[in-house]
Amino acid sequence: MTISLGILGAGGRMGAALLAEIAGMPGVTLAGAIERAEHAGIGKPVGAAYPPSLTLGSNPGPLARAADVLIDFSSPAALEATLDSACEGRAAVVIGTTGLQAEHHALIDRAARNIAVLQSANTSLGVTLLARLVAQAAAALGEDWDIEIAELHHRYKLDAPSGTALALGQAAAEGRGIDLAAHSERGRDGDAKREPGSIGFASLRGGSAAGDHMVLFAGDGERLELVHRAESRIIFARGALRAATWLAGKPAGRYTMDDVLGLPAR
Ligand SMILES: NC(=O)C1=CN([C@@H]2O[C@H](COP(=O)(O)OP(=O)(O)OC[C@H]3O[C@@H](n4cnc5c(N)ncnc54)[C@H](OP(=O)(O)O)[C@@H]3O)[C@@H](O)[C@H]2O)C=CC1
Ligand SMILES: O=C(O)C1=N[C@H](C(=O)O)C[C@H](O)C1
Repeated sequence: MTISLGILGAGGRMGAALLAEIAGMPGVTLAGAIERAEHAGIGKPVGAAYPPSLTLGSNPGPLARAADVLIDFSSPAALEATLDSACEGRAAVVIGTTGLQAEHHALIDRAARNIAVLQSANTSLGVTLLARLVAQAAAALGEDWDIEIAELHHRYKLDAPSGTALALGQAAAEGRGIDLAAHSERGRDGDAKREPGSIGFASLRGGSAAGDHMVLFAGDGERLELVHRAESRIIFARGALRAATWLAGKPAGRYTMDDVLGLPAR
């Protein structure tokens, strides 16, 4: 069976990585690719690896009707229209976009009553495993071990902390049995003594870094550092494509990368 894919945010960095990967991938075909209506590439061919008739569009409605699975690496502002189109067109959706707020997660939960949706702030296999290790370490180490999460990304990244850093914070909070929102310390500056039991976040931005994450467990006299470094975006693209092929044909519901990898619930 061939699975047809629709790419949202196709003109971006992840869009380019996905289009490059799909071109040589067996078992999948490109149904279409879209961008913001104002994008300079609208109406032009998607890429040299595809037929010239396959041009960049801007309307998620027809794309959702043509594709089995939509893959979204665009912007939180686009999410509502994407999910509405997916529900109407009966397409499953992989959401990699970060910077999502509570209202976006509510939209995802609502759509997941009708279609299969997988949302992941980091589709790499390494980070999926890292989150489990973080939860385990947070559960095993006592509350006198301070937890700090640092991330490094390229100079163009829009959101901070990264979606991955927040997901790793969530894994640490779950492991420790605390509420992340009530225990987060973000963007320290000036009079900012560490609150005992908090989870701290620090964001670095610069150059072309594809995305590094470190979770530091700092105890008295020893430190444990769990680190993931992305060497290129291809790992996110491959993970998202693995997720998309896994998601095709699944019943309505909200899924995670853990489900794709067949990992038991944390
Ligand atoms: N889950 C994961 O593993 C990963 C997640 N990400 C996340 O994916 C997102 C995209 O990252 P990246 O590719 O680096 O960012 P880019 O800015 O390079 O690409 C995003 C693209 O989406 C476009 N876009 C904006 N609004 C819409 C819309 N309404 N419909 C269609 N396209 C739209 C943007 O257009 P314009 O520039 O004109 O606004 C841009 O071309 C970010 O949120 C990032 O954090 C990134 C890597 C891995
Ligand atoms: O914007 C990026 O580049 C990345 N974003 C994701 C995030 O916010 O965690 C994943 C990855 O780190 C790259």
